[in-house]
Amino acid sequence: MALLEANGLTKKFGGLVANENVTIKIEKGTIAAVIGPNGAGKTTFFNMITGFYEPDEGEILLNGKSIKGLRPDQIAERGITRTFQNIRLFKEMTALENVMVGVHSRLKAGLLGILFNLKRVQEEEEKARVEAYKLLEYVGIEQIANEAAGSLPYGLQRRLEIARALATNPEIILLDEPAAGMNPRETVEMTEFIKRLKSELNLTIILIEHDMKLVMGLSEYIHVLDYGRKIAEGTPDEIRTNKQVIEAYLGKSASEVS
Ligand SMILES: Nc1ncnc2c1ncn2[C@@H]1O[C@H](COP(=O)(O)OP(=O)(O)OP(=O)(O)O)[C@@H](O)[C@H]1O
Repeated sequence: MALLEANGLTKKFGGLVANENVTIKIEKGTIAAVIGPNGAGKTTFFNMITGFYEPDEGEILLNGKSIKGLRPDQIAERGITRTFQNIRLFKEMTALENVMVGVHSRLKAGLLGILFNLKRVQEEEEKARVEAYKLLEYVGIEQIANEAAGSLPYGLQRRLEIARALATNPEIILLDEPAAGMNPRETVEMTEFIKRLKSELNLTIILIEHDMKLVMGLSEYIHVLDYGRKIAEGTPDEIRTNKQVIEAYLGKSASEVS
């Protein structure tokens, strides 16, 4: 049984079919990519898996159990977390505080406890602080722990977002364009870092990425969307030479000419 199964997912926005009957299976412990031209439906797919959109049709199974219709926080509790194409950090808060938010989401005290400043809450706060700092160390940005998230360079913000996602102790992490806006050196570092997430933390990783060098070098399996439909899946070598994929990226005339 696959760890995550999306079966026949369809999502429409008015007359626009953003995902049409998309079936994608993800095996545990793998790095998979979802690729496709702009507007192909990749982020919509992520939004359905993580509970930000409810599919119009289809089913989503995690370890064989349906997670369709759950809220994003409930899905995070079950072990699926994500980062966003447009980074979503609390920009005024420090890097450390941003990660603490992630840690708190799985600790018990809750908002009421925080408001009434109970002793247990203070202990929990300290625990969250220590854990958050360790996560910053893990992603290699502990030196900016006390800087406002919004003031950080792009590459560091992306790492910070991953640290916050890791704070929920996930089994699966969905990375929406993790190397967007990065220079070549940062992209190589991000590639190595994603490999570490798999090998050291035993995570299953699904990424959306336009940087083909990163996709081909990192993914074990690739799913290709075009106009909301899945047009291909396979290993990087299979995808690289797939005629339909080449056409989707270059346009029909390009492959007809070659
Ligand atoms: N909330 C929404 N309301 C209306 N249309 C939407 C919404 N979200 C996505 N769409 C549309 O659905 C289609 C798929 O968008 P989506 O963002 O999933 O594509 P994508 O493959 O992630 O694109 P990109 O690579 O450019 O980020 C697009 O035509 C987009 O405009």
